[in-house]
Amino acid sequence: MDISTNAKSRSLVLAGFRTASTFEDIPIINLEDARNDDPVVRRALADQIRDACINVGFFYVKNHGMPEDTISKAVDAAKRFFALPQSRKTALDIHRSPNFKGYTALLGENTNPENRGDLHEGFDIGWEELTGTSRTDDGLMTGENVWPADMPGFREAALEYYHSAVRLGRSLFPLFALALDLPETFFDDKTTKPAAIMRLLYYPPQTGPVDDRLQGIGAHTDYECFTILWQQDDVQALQVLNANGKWVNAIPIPGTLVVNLGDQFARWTNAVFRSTVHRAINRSGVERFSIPLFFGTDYDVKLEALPSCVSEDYPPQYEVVTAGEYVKSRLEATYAHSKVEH
Ligand SMILES: O=C(O)CCC(=O)C(=O)O
Ligand SMILES: [Fe+2]
Repeated sequence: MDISTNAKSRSLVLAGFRTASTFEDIPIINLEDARNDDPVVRRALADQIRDACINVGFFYVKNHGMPEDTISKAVDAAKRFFALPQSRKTALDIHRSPNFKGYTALLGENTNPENRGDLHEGFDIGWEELTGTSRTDDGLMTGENVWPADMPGFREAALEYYHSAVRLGRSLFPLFALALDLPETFFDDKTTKPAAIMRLLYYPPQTGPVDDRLQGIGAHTDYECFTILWQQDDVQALQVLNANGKWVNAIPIPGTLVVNLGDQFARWTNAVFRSTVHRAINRSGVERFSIPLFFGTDYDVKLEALPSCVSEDYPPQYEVVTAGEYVKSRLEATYAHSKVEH
């Protein structure tokens, strides 16, 4: 279906909507102008973002404002954590947490139900002030972070990255709003206590015969509005699926981060913004690390199709649920296969 010719639709967003997304490249967007005083300049940037969101669902950002030092300290922390003896990591197992905080063992997660488990280890954290405690008022998703003992500087490095990525994420929401023909402030009251989950990820190199059911992370879409992903410069692993069924490599580009849309945005936008299927396979022969931060709206906010993404001929495609119900149900499904009683 291509509804771009729908005469009844006056929405600029719907006017650009194509369902056959046969991209071969992932665009690079320069965020230098994100806070430019001139609304015309911000509008031009939002137009580029709209194009990427409608046609690809993925883009790189450069001049994103996250300090290199913050990134490298978090990557070092991840390397130290995953090198710990297995028993120290297992002590923080994510299944012990009421709300998905802590360590995921190799094969502990299965993002694609057709697969045998994902060949990565992970460590998940949510919002926590550097000098305070975790937030405890998230209803459905409430849960304290868990931290490894005797790892000086680990918590600080992880939280510094978390807050820096959340700042970047907050600066993207006004651009997404503009891209959707909404006031720049539209998401402000929906992102008052950022529902952001950060993961440190470790992918061991995969050797031996190719097993399509055993991948670093199986084919999936992300659950929140968007993901900000740091990926290791020298290892190609991330791939993005286009409408021709071709896996397009999201090659690591030094100095950039990857931004990809998740299913919350697909729901807000009635699938006009694309939550594109992706996977990661590390056959490079060396270890790979990555750090996604998944940024959604507050957990009590309802995911409802925006007026600019609905027309008489294109009614809402999804039932309305809250962001918290939605993320929790997706996380439960992801971890169900490795659940054991603790
Ligand atoms: O590690 C990567 O490059 C991708 C990770 C990912 O897709 C995810 O955690 O949802
Ligand atoms: Fe993902």
